[in-house]
Formats: sequence, C-alpha cells, structure tokens
Amino acid sequence: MSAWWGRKCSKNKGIQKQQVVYHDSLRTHPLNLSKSSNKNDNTKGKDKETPTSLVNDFDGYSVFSGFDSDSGDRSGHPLPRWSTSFLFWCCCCPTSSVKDHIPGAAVGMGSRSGSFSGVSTSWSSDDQPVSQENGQFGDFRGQGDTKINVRSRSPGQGSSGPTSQTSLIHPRLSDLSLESLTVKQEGRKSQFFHLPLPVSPVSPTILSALPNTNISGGIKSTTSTQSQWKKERLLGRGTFGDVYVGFNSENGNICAIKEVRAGCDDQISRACLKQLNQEINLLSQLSHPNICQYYGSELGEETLSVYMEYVYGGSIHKLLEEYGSFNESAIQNYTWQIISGLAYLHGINTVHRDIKGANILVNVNGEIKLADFGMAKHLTGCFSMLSKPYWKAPEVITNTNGPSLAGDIWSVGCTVLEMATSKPPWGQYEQAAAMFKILNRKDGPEIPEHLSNDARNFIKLCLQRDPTARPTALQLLHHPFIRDQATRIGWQI
Ligand SMILES: Nc1ncnc2c1ncn2[C@@H]1O[C@H](COP(=O)(O)OP(=O)(O)OP(=O)(O)O)[C@@H](O)[C@H]1O
Repeated sequence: MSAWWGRKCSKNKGIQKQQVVYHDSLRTHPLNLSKSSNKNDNTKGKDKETPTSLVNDFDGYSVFSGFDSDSGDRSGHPLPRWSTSFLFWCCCCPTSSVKDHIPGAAVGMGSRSGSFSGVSTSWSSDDQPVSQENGQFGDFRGQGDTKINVRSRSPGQGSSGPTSQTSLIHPRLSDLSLESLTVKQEGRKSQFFHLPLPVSPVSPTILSALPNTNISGGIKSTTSTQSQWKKERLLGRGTFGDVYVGFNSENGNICAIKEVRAGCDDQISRACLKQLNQEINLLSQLSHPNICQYYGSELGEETLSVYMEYVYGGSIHKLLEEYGSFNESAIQNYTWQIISGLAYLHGINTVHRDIKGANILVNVNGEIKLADFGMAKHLTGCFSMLSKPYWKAPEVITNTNGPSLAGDIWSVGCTVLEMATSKPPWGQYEQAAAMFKILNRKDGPEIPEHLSNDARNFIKLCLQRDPTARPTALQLLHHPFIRDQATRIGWQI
C-alpha cells in the first residue's frame, strides 16, 4: 500500500467539488512559481516511501503537497512556450475588466502553484497495484471544495437564456450567463477577485461581422440571415457533420465552421440542434486559453452552423495518425494543458462529456484547445449509437450516475493512454467488446511499460472504477506527472 499524506480526500458525491482558489499574488510576486518549483525539486531523489511534505506559501495561501516524484527523464521540452495570452489570463487580468470583452463577466483569479493555490493534495507516485476489492488502482487523497459565487444579472442584460432543457452549465450560470462570477477561498474572509477571462480571440469587430451578432451572447439563431462567412475548404468530417474553414471576405477574419446536419424529416434531431444552438450561445461566453472559443451558432433549415476558433494544427487524433505516439515530455505538456482547460470548465460545473484525442485541438505553437465541449450532451444524447465507447467511464456507459465531472477525468486517463500508444484503451477491440472490457475488467487496460511511474500513476488514478475516488482536475494539476509544466511554459522568471 502506498503512504498517504495530506488531508483526506473528501469523497465526491455526484458532482465533484473542487476548491477553485485563485489570488493575485503572482502579479506582485512573479517569482513565487519558480520558488515553488525549486522546493519541489528538493524532493527528487528521496526514497519513495518517505513522506514528503511541502508547503508553498503564496501570500498566505498554502499548498500542501506530499509525494515523491519519479517521472524518469523530463529533459527536453518539445513544444514552444505558451503565448503571452495565457500569462495575461493568469497574471494580469484582475485589473483588466472582462467587461471590455464579455460584458458583465468577472471571476476570481490569481496565482498558481504549478497552477492553482489553496488545494491540499497529496500524491503517491508509486505504481500501485490494483485493489481487487474495489477495483481501484492507486491511492490518492486530497481535498478541494469549490465556491463559485455568481452574482445576479440585472434584468434586461441577459443574452439568450437557457430553455427548459437541462443545461450543461451550472443552472445558476445558465440563468446569469456569466454575468458576474467570483471565486472565494474557503476559510478566509470574503475575498473576491474579478475573473480575468482572457481577451477573446474574436473581437467585437469580428462578432459584428457575424450574422445577427449579439456580442455578449454570440449569434442569434436564424434561418433567414445570409451569413457573411464564406464556407471555404473542408477541414475534416466528424460523426455529426463537417468542419470547414470560414472566411470573412470583408475583414479577412478566419474561423472554423462546424456544420451539424439535421435530418429533414427527423424531428428528434432537429430538436437536438435547437437545443444545441441555444447552448452554444451560452457556451460562447466561456473563455480560457485551453478551450476552443465558440463564437456563436446559426440554425438553418437542415444544418446548425457552429462558429468557433480556428485551430490550425488539427486534433491530437490527427497528429497521432500522422506522426505516431508522442514522447512522454509531449504528453506531459499536452496533459497539463488539457487538465488546465478542464479545471476551468469544471470550476463552473460544466461537463465536457466527450474528452478524446479527436476533440482536443493543437495550435501551431503547441497550445491545446478543448473542442466540442457541451456538444455531446445534445448530439450523443440523440445519436447515442454513433458515439464510440472507448473513452467512456463505466458509469457513463451504464448511465448510472449521469454525466459527471468524474466521467471527464476517466476520459482524460484514456486520452493520456491514447497519446502514449496511438490508441485508446481497448482500442484493438470492436466497440461492443471494448464496452464489455470497460465494464468488466477490474484490472483496467494495459499501460505501456515505457511510461514513467508518474505517468502510470496518473493514468491509474484517472481510471479508477469508483468515480468518487478519482481526483479532480484541480488536484491533478498538482500531480508530479504534470505539475512542473507550469514552470516550463515560461514562468521561470
Ligand atoms: N476549431 C477547429 N479548427 C480546426 N480544425 C478543426 C476544428 N474543429 C474541428 N476540426 C477538424 O475537423 C475535423 C472534424 O471534426 P469533428 O469535431 O467534426 O469530428 P471529430 O471530433 O474528429 O470526430 P467525432 O465527431 O466522431 O467526435 C477534425 O479532423 C478536426 O481536426
């Protein structure tokens, strides 16, 4: 059995709770991160069974981290450093009003210890044997609680609100449309920060060029407006439609247009598209460097056109097809960014539902963008037979718990395996056989020997059969497999 340090992990009930605690000390103490990194380095070489306790104190916010790291060779960082947009998002924004970009949106933000502070997490990077009793792989305990306070939107300000359909977005958020989102640290006096949502890659100018544009809410659905976006070359075909480059000949802007088809006679699929259209207008208000920005959507007679950020490099799935499986250092980099985007979505109780290599896009500078978040609810709900099971958690397949944040964490574990092997777990099997394995194989999929202990431990933690035992996205940011990525992306000042 592994040693456990730190506070006990509160078992998740239904939806995991995370403590999203950001603060702005990093703005004034930019060296904090490198300080953190140095401290972490001190743990290297220690005996694996030796408890290690580190406290990184950032302006009064403590991060406990107890683990021993053995990730093997981490030298070499194959990808370029992140763009300044992320640093802007992380470090600068509390003073920059989001209202400049997304009217009314404000959420707390601050330093990151490897990303976020205020999360007590302990890790054992031992390669844990599978417990035959509960089918769990490794031990993980940590703790986190999210407190996101959403202030009420004043009447008349709202963009298109949710319909009677359940939204992927937290109900309060749906109602309030990210009007004002603040994060409060548990156990401290009220200390709110404006959420520094990043500058949207789409400017008001671009939005105004879109049909029936409503800057705060994206594009209103319409069947009559002629889009100013010209559908250009085909980027690829997916299960539910085709993706094209969109070009605006008036201002030269480029976006990606996903055309989701609705069967003319199929009322169900038409209803799905209507729901999705409404949801996209809400999701377009979310913004993070690691999520693909939705700009809006337009419902036509037979198709729903979803306008989104154009991500040049294509998907991880495509890169794997072209170049084969990734080195561990690339997997670490990508995984950190995936978890970073997911922590943002989960922080506002938004479930992605379809994390997999094909839905994770890569920019030319190595930036990861989670795509298609929120779509699976409407599309796979209506066309569940079309949805491949390889990345799905057992409870998602059996539909016991409904969608949950923990289901996304399972899918991340599958995606890490996909990056390491070019195939998802059980990818060598047909879908029905794979589903059977997911549901019945207590020992989980095979993990390649060449991966480090940290990588193996990370995957096993994500693939625990008990969803309540899986770590949260925030906790995973502190895992030794990926936590050093925060300093590698340009914070070693
Ligand atoms: N925003 C985008 N920018 C650039 N390329 C994109 C964008 N969105 C999707 N693509 C590309 O379009 C292709 C089709 O994407 P789509 O999301 O429709 O299907 P998929 O995710 O590959 O498969 P599935 O529908 O089964 O999940 C993919 O090859 C993807 O790389």
